[in-house]
Amino acid sequence: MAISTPTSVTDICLAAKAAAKPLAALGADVKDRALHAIADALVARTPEILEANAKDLEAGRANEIGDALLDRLALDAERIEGIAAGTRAIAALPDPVGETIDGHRLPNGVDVRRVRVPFGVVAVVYEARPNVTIDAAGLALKSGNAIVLRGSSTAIHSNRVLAAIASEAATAAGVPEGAIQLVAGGGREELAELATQDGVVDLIFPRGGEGLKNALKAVATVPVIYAASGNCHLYVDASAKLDDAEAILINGKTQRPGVCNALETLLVHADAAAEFLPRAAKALHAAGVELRGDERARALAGPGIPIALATEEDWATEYLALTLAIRVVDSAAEAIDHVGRYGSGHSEAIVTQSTDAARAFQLGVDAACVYVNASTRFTDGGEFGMGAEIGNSTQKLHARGPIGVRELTTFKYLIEGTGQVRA
Ligand SMILES: NC(=O)C1=CN([C@@H]2O[C@H](COP(=O)(O)OP(=O)(O)OC[C@H]3O[C@@H](n4cnc5c(N)ncnc54)[C@H](OP(=O)(O)O)[C@@H]3O)[C@@H](O)[C@H]2O)C=CC1
Ligand SMILES: N[C@@H](CCC(=O)OP(=O)(O)O)C(=O)O
Repeated sequence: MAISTPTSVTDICLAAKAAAKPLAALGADVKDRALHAIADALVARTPEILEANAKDLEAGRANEIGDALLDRLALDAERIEGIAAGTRAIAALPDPVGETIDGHRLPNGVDVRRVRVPFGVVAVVYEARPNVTIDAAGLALKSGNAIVLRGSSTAIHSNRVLAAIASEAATAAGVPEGAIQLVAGGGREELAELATQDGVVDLIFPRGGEGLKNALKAVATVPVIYAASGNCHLYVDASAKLDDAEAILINGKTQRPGVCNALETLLVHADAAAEFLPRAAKALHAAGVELRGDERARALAGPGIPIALATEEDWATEYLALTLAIRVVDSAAEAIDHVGRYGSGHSEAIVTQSTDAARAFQLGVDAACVYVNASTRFTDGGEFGMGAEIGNSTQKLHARGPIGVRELTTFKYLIEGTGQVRA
């Protein structure tokens, strides 16, 4: 593969394209053996991975990228074991390639079946999170796609070693050489080069913030599936169990505040606010969360907890930090309207005991994942039982929410007759 030899983005994509056809034809046994070989190699080569990761961390510290980003970037033996376990979990999934989605027999006796097939070459552009290198390569391999990886330059040393390990282990297990490619070492112009490989790259997944999304919108000529920002809401309905609401709120906001499925705004029904807001504000404050609220939320939260006045900008902001906006609403319909106006189509939740309110929220909210009485933090391929994820699609076409092996396939109609012709 093209990791050690400096070469152009086009050459890298062409090498992936050359591997795509034989890869699509591989049996599940070879692909699963390769995934286990990657997992074993990751564990065996842990010192090498950690050495490369230390270089990225040192550069990150020198560039003052901040503790949250350093934590996202950092690997240790336990995290590498976790990545290897994820790869084995992908191996354990059924092979999506060749799966019959549906089928029927025409009145003239012709059989029509819709069968899953790989896209060919997929590209992923992603944040400074080294595990994505292996998660994406593993999902692509299982779904019979060649992959071109373009991780953040902040993780370049880690990604180089991880992609090399995956490629070497997969090739040794019988996967066509070139199936796992890494674009690294250049600047952001690599995005435009990748996104304009018409006829070579079949699909590109940008996994990152709105800046990445807008940059890609301006240039992409290959099909794109956006795994973009999450401005996620929790609505606490009038009939909510307040213990559940508090647990879901604290989990959604504080478990990992920098991720796309973390909560950014709390909406509370006026009938629950007087009881819920003081305890919620206290718990959030104790967890180090800075609060912004509308006038009613500030008045009802009680004394002693500072809550700044929320502005229009707060409702629209994905903080990715220990900050939360709070608004009091008079009905589930008003909560749904707020989510419709400010949400980014990622993950939204209601806590309620009312089946009517739950149904109204699930029908009325237009997002990839709509939760009743559970945390938005579950929006994750691993948590959904999909082994891992390329990212969470925030668009509606082809894939929505976690992108796993099935979402990495398209389909073909396979038609079988016995000599029929059209009249
Ligand atoms: N929906 C989902 O599945 C996920 C969404 N996210 C979202 O991502 C955001 C956080 O990620 P963040 O750290 O900001 O990552 P960025 O969006 O800054 O970066 C992600 C990747 O895109 C590249 N990139 C960013 N901007 C541009 C540009 N203008 N032109 C070309 N390439 C670009 C980066 O390159 P480089 O770093 O080398 O400059 C990096 O490889 C949040 O909004 C979060 O919600 C995060 C993970 C999953
Ligand atoms: N789906 C993943 C989060 C993905 C994500 O947002 O990643 P990042 O922004 O790099 O921290 C999870 O729930 O852990």
